[in-house]
Amino acid sequence: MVSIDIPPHPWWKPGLDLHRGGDSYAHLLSATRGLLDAVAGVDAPEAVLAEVAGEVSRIAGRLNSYTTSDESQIAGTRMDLPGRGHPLVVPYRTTSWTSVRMTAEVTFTRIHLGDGGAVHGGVTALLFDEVLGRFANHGRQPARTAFLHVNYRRLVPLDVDLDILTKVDRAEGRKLYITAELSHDGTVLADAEGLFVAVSAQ
Ligand SMILES: CCCCCCCCCCCC(=O)SCCNC(=O)CCNC(=O)[C@H](O)C(C)(C)COP(=O)(O)OP(=O)(O)OC[C@H]1O[C@@H](n2cnc3c(N)ncnc32)[C@H](O)[C@@H]1OP(=O)(O)O
Repeated sequence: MVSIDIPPHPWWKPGLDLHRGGDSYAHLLSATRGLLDAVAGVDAPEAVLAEVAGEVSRIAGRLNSYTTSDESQIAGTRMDLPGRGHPLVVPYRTTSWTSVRMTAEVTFTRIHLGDGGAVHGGVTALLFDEVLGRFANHGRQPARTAFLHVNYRRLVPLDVDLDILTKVDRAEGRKLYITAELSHDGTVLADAEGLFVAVSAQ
């Protein structure tokens, strides 16, 4: 994993431990992503599915007894893990960061499949909102997505390492326009433009 210096998010409380859960949380997240891929691709006998469903429910119940407030949860704050360590976020890996340019890598897996062997378009939009939104926030005033325009240029494949390039296009007062490209071997598969409007810190 590449270690880079990313500025703090403006809503983070001072002293927030960004390594809560340690390696154990990283393993839990990785295992959970593996489970989602397995469920997305499964065609097993009903008896097997029933048995696994029981096991998964038991495990969820065990974790539910430790549910905390959204300010205290680990998910989304582990910047050292793919996708900020959040199980819903596509597991991209940030590889470089300046105030105007960010690069990252991403590999989509079975859970992200839409149809025809390609990534679901909503998942691509989720990736762009996350990557642009994260870039719009860290080291700047807090900002929210006002719009996100996605161009789907080519089918996006699974199980292939893809590149993400994100840049600040322009700033106009509270408005920050950011663009991003998702590409494979230099071919742009999808690109996006987002408007992020700065708001007061909460
Ligand atoms: C641990 C944590 C890690 C954190 C890491 C985080 C990474 C993930 C981040 C994900 C980011 C998100 O998904 S955020 C969630 C999705 N977004 C939302 O829910 C936002 C909901 N909408 C809003 O809250 C609001 O509409 C705002 C904040 C966007 C804007 O409201 P406002 O502040 O009152 O501003 P307003 O006066 O309306 O507009 C200001 C200027 O922007 C323009 N403007 C506003 N909306 C638009 C628009 N859709 N299209 C064009 N222009 C627009 C206006 O014309 C105006 O231009 P002018 O007259 O000044 O020229």
